[in-house]
Amino acid sequence: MSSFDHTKYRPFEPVAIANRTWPDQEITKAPIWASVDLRDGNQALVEPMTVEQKKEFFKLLVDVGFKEIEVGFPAASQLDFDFVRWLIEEDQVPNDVYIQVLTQARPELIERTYESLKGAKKAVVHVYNSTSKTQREQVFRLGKDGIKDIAVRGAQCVKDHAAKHPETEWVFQYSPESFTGTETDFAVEVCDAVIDVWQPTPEKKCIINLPATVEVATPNRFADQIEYFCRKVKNRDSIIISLHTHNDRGCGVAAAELGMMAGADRIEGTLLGNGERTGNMCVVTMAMNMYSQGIDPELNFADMDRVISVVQSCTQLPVHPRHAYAGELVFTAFSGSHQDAIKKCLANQTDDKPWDVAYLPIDPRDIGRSYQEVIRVNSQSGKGGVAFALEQEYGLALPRWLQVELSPIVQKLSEEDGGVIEAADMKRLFEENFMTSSAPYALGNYELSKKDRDTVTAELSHKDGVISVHGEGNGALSAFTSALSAHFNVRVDIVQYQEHALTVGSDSQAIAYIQANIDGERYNGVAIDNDIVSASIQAVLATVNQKVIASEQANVA
Ligand SMILES: CC(=O)SCCNC(=O)CCNC(=O)[C@H](O)C(C)(C)COP(=O)(O)OP(=O)(O)OC[C@H]1O[C@@H](n2cnc3c(N)ncnc32)[C@H](O)[C@@H]1OP(=O)(O)O
Ligand SMILES: CC(C)C(=O)C(=O)O
Ligand SMILES: [Mg+2]
Repeated sequence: MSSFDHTKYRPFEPVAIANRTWPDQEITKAPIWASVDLRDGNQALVEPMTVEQKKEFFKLLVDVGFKEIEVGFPAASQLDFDFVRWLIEEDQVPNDVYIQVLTQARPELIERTYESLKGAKKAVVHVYNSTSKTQREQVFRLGKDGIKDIAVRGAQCVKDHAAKHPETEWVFQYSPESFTGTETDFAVEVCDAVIDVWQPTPEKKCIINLPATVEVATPNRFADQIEYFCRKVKNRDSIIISLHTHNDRGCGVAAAELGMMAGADRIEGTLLGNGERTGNMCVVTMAMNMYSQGIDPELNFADMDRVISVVQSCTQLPVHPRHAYAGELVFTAFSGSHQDAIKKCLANQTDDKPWDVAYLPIDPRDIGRSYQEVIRVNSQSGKGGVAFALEQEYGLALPRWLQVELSPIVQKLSEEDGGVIEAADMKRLFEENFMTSSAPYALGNYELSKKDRDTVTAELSHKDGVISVHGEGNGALSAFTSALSAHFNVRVDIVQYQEHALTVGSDSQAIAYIQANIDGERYNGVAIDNDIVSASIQAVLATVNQKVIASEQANVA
């Protein structure tokens, strides 16, 4: 038992709907999108946007592909009024874009709203009044008829003003505000009355926008309300059903998605979910959800970083690092098993195959993210992540056996430092531990010859001078290994060998990776050279150098 007094609250009363069909529906096409960033988003800001910020945001919305943009509440603020005038007078609205403005269903506000819209080519006039029981009883102190009357008079006023300006292509939109707190039958009754005034046709539709002004129930209950409404409302073929969900329970996107399955045609929301209280539903998330299902979202978020930058600078709100699709960390895997799976799937992924990568619902490159950001290494990471980072950043394709050796070294540093290890640090650890062919012995001149067997004679420089070693074997590597075994009086067996051309940095270089068993102990050596034979024998020398150092340390101890 919690200490809360849960009896203080009442459960949502669902609409009684028989044979609901929405659970069997699929979303197969993008809705008509409408941005309300510059109105609902703006009215929720600590510091509302300046005209300059609105201009920048409007440009972003146009570039992203919105064709309907609510640009403000011009009757409520001079700044919004001036912004609408600027859009129209400076011809800033593309021909295929409708600007939308919000007004309460009050004659004086509607009049001022139309003043702001003089000369617009296309405009949506969005009028609303609250219809919920709570507001009827406590705010307006009116019965249902009084509330319906506000809506009808508002609708008539909107129509009358529009008739005076036939040069503009008008679309009317009505919202029964607080729809989710309104008895659905009453919402239908009010909207029917508005529709009676506007007389829409299939050719000239009006918009009925059903807001979850406050999200009060699970998204399935909202979908029930939408399906019920769509069944009952008159002239369904002459109206566009629009949804405007908020995120009070954290399900704004889910409610909009289920609402679409229940029959809605149009979705209002904001970029990255700014808006009253917990925000409006996030258009980025909903659009990218569609995209990840193989549906064209009809909005372009390929430059996600620009979206984030403009939204952050205009709203002065940060974007959460785990915000769906857009957050800085959402394509980043830290944990070892995730990194391993991502690395393997990415290696299989080709452009001609559908995207199928574990843990990544979409290809990060689609929104301008690089794979470098996908895998980041900290103490939770495994060998796959380290290998991925070194390959992406430096073209080092470490063989698995070397990944196994390097991973604990990187992990140790991460545990000591307590954070993310950058690729440069991993490379430093890799070099310090394995690229040890220059000390205490470094390869000087060498000569290979082949008669019955391969022979090598090589100079090794040391701090005390230069020594010469000589060996024979089956191949250059074997000959050099014998030379080192003889000189240092150890037994050197090569157990793993791999090489590849280095594609990052310089095309003409090769890298050799060697694992040697020296007197029963395992050593790993790596070397880079213009010539693969030279790289290989230096990699062997790297292992022997490690053995020499280990023996010296053992002697000192
Ligand atoms: C869910 C939403 O997001 S809805 C959009 C909300 N956005 C905004 O409100 C932002 C802009 N709004 C404003 O700046 C102001 O509210 C204005 C300019 C529109 C109106 O300002 P005011 O006239 O001072 O009214 P205020 O907002 O203080 O209070 C609401 C009053 O309007 C009345 N009212 C609200 N809607 C209506 C309506 N459709 N018809 C008649 N009266 C209404 C209320 O009953 C209340 O009346 P009261 O003062 O007699 O009690
Ligand atoms: C004006 C309306 C549509 C609104 O913003 C809401 O109800 O949330
Ligand atoms: Mg809203």
